[in-house]
Amino acid sequence: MEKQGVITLINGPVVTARGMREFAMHEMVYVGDLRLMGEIIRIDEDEATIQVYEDTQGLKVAEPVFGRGEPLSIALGPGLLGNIFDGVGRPLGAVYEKGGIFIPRGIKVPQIDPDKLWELEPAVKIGDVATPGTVVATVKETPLVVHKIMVPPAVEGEFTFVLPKGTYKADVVVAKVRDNRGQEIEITMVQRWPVRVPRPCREHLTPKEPLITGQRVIDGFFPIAKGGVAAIPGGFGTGKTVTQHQLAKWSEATVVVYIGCGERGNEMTEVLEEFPELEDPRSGRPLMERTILVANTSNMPVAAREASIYTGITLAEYYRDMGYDVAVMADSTSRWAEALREISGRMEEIPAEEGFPAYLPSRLAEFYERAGRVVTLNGDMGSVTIIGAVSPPGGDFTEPVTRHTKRFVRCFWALDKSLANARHFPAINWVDSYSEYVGEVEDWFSLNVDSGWGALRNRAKELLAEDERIQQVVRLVGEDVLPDGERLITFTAYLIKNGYLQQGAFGPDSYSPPSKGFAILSLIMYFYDKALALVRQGVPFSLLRSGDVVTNLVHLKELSAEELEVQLPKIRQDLDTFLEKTGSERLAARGR
Ligand SMILES: Nc1ncnc2c1ncn2[C@@H]1O[C@H](COP(=O)(O)OP(=O)(O)OP(=O)(O)O)[C@@H](O)[C@H]1O
Repeated sequence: MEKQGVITLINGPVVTARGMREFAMHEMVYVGDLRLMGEIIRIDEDEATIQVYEDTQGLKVAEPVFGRGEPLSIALGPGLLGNIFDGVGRPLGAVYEKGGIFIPRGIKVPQIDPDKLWELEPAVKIGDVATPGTVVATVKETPLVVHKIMVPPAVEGEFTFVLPKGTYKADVVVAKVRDNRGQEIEITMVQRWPVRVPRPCREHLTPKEPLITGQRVIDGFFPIAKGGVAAIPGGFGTGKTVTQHQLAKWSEATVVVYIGCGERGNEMTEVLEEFPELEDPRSGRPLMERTILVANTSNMPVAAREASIYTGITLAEYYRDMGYDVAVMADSTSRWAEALREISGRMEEIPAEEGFPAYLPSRLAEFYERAGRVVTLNGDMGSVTIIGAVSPPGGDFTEPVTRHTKRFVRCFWALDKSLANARHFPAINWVDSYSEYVGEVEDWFSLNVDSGWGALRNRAKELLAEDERIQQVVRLVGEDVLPDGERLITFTAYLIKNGYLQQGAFGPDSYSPPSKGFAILSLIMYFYDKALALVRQGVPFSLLRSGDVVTNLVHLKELSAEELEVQLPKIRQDLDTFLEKTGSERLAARGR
């Protein structure tokens, strides 16, 4: 008989039930006559506390609670890409078809479309050894991604049956494995996985390769490695969402999982409307063919928001296990932390800083720790990179979510209100931001872009720091008193800020390959070195900055990478000619 408890208290999304002795911590349950989805989050002898993933209005004391015998889990198989799920993994398209525009409570829809047909290509034969992660067969999930049907983590043995090539539905038995106890285990295209448990891998590797994002300030100044973790904190309207979209569009990941977590409904609508329209820049195909959206807006039940990041990261790990590089964007982890706070408050737990539960840091750590570059169970290489947006109230980076996030991420792209107000986008502050991956990815840049990549980056950053110091003086006494050497620094810093770091998301400069960024920055620094030599010889800086070829350095970014490559020798030559001519005329005039 189905095990059953009874509701004794309802407090918003948190429900208490009795008669729960046989239930397990984190077990999924159906709550009430409507069979709402819930999860046990505390168990104390006979009494359990349940967070309910659906609206509890109308739920009554004394209604039953049924067990499902498994923790919060999702189905993993072909058909995930291009789909939009809610926080607990229900596909919103199928929910809409079955229940209409508002998600009806208690609705049950399969995560993986049971009727869709897939072209299956077997990859093993009878008698082959089956170990966790062995690729049994493949299906072309979308024109961009081959989906690998893998032996689930706990299964090991020998294949006794393999389905021949053909067109099948997802629930067909693709293969059978006889384990060492002689038991036969059926493998279908779908496997289930508990979302709060990280999927296993063979080995964690040091991240070494950058995840190219096409954003100069990131790739050039604060790079993230494949398998790395980054946070984008920023106050209201500083560009968190646009930056996340840019990363989803342009970053060199095979699969992107975008978790819209607790943002306002209209913002998520923008994502839902915009993403299906977007084109994958590399293939020209719809971006959705390599994207999964997890949408849990602020008007959807708060407990499902808490679950949404685990759903998202599990989806990402599953594609990592196929040997792909996966990027996870979570927007915003602050709204997720607020969900945690609300549930904790309703459970009457003792609050810590600003009402957040004391376990906020450990939950944040658990999430970010699921990133990484790994050797998968079948010996392939895959990675999950996590980029979490943080929205600190009032842009205050000392509040708990930002502060604790900072402990667990290695890249911090601090968005700056004053840069955003000045329409300098991306508004990533070059003084407060950092990347701890610079050392690890430098070899890659040296090999694939230019051996001078690291030195150039450091010099440009030093120059900006020097400019920062000079600006403080300027604020006190004005620009007029600056010696020419310092004027040259502030002018070069202006070129770096406006001609290199600034990059519009909505124009042709939206994606900038590392080679383009390197070319721009090296030309700017080339100008600086030449001009500095002349200034030291007494050539007035005002003459040096007057040439068109100098002022045009700020517009180099408007050229495409290919145009820039073609025009670079000519620009450099024009720059040389102008500087040499200006210098020699001036020095000759002084000598007369
Ligand atoms: N890289 C960019 N290029 C051009 N414009 C940008 C860029 N980044 C941000 N913007 C501008 O800033 C506006 C606000 O950005 P966005 O909505 O991403 O901010 P947000 O931090 O997510 O805001 P909220 O706090 O409301 O979630 C955008 O509508 C856009 O006009």
